[in-house]
Amino acid sequence: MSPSADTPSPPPSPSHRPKILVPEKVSSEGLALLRSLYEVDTRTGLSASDLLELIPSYHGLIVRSETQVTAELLAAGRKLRVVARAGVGVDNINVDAATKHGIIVVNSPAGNIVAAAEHTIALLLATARNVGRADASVKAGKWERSKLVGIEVGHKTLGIIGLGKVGMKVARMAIGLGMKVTALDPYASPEVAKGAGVSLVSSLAELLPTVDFLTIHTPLLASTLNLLGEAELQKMKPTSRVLNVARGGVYNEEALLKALDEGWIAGAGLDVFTKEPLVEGSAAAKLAAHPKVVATPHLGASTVEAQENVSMDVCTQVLEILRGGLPTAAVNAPLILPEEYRRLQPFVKLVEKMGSLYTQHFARTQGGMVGGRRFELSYHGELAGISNTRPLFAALVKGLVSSISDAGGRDVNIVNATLITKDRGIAIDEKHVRDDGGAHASAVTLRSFEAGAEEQVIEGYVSGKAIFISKLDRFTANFHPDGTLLVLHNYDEPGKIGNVGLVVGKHGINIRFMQVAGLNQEARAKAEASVADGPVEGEAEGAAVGGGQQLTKEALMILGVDGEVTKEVLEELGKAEGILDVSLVRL
Ligand SMILES: NC(=O)C1=CN([C@@H]2O[C@H](COP(=O)(O)OP(=O)(O)OC[C@H]3O[C@@H](n4cnc5c(N)ncnc54)[C@H](O)[C@@H]3O)[C@@H](O)[C@H]2O)C=CC1
Ligand SMILES: O=C(O)C(=O)COP(=O)(O)O
Repeated sequence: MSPSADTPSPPPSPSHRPKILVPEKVSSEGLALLRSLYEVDTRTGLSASDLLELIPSYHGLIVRSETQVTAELLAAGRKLRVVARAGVGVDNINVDAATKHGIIVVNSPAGNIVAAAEHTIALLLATARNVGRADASVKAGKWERSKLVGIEVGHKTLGIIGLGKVGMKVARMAIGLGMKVTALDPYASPEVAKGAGVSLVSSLAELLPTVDFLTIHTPLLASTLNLLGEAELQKMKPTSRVLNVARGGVYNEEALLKALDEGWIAGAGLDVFTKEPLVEGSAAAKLAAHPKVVATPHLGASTVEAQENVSMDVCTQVLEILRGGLPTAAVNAPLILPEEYRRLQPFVKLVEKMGSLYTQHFARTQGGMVGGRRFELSYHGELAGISNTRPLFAALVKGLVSSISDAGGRDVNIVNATLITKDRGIAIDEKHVRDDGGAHASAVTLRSFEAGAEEQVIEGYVSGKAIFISKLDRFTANFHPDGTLLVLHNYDEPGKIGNVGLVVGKHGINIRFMQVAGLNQEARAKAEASVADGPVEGEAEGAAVGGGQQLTKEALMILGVDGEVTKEVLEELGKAEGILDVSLVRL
């Protein structure tokens, strides 16, 4: 007899129970929840090849930061339905590969943030007061008081890069210690920061020379890897100290070693390294052994309380997913539901790319912030007739935050997009413009406004299934927003293209396509009018006329490139004659 609808199905027999593999130390509270329904195998100390061999028989995998969940492992996990990260950072999980195989990735976005913030404060005080060295010295039978004089943190300035969940907690704790806090985070809400007593700055150049302590709380992303290198560390005070409870690699480890050896900075408190555990002879190992460094072995989340929180958070989600329910913190939830897919998919892709282009182009070149900004997303032509634009709204939010969020924006979905905008103080107005869409059946315009500044515009359209950008700032363009792009704002004069070609060629970068986008009609008319009006009062005549003529010749050079575009390449391009600014955009 088959069970009736209201009779709960009996628990599966032990041999048929779904299996969950836990290759790291995860707190027993959450695992106990799972054990009633599933077979839970805790097996620490597995090598990558052991894991690869075991994974085919498992339905769930629960990890922390040590297990590398690679594309190969996910492909081998034929029965895998969920990978749970008992913590925040998912940089050890190939989320794209998981999505491709239909495997849900979940994490615990807030379970260990108090622990991480408190550990940051522990390292702050330990570096200020030489706690590590003093302890070692006493244990060695010495009594070295005069050698170990420290500094106070009260009234000193703490710089925070990344004012997210951990960063904000650190800020509040530091203010409690009597510190002044300055932060850099293009996505932070200026109002929330102000409310917490934190002043926001908009560039590293502004932040670095002013701080006595610097702490980083960004995820490890392409945009934050090597964020602090030699040039940046040289801008700091020689008495300053740096902290890292985020991820190894945000500070370039070789540069940090040099900064400590050559006295550009006075000390460091490090919890995380590029390769963990440390590899003998590596820069990370030299840093950990350095007398000016207090080092801990990735202990930020290692408190009893945090481990109970993250374990409960992720095990509850694994339980739900394996019995067909929904997770509360999916890192790769859908942006678009299957029934809307065919109609909206190209536009979802277009709007997401427009958001990402906005962040990477405008926020970088025009020193803009994204947090606290007002955007207008307008739909033209046939698209204006669509009433459910939630996927497009979510796609914009995803694009705007993709280069700064932990999961590269994959954690933004149609359910949480509005909440994310609220957290970041971002306002998005949607407008349905019932025009003919211009030259295209449907088009989308993204505008951003800020009092007293020029509005920033990106326009795009879809042709068949292909997506195009037709306007970027004041320039008319026509390119696929795809891959790595270099956007160079320049004076459109002979020789520019050759110079740029030489620089990229020298660095082994291949140019896939190149396009010169000229001023659009409105911008050209404005520039011509300013030339015709002659010099502005008080300006030297020659300079003003020359400047005006230059203005009408402004252009954007857009290069689609393959190969690694380093900071040095960007600096070299920025210095090339006639180049006004350069942005690197990865779409
Ligand atoms: N050592 C440890 O045991 C732990 C480390 N972590 C690390 O801390 C990181 C931060 O965690 P949460 O605060 O929860 O994440 P979050 O997502 O709440 O905050 C990250 C912040 O970084 C900002 N950001 C991104 N790119 C930036 C850039 N280029 N410049 C300035 N700001 C930028 C974002 O706008 C965001 O506000 C995690 O990604 C994880 O890697 C977290 C917990 C424990
Ligand atoms: O949650 C995070 O991002 C962490 O870095 C904590 O890592 P762990 O779980 O202690 O290996």
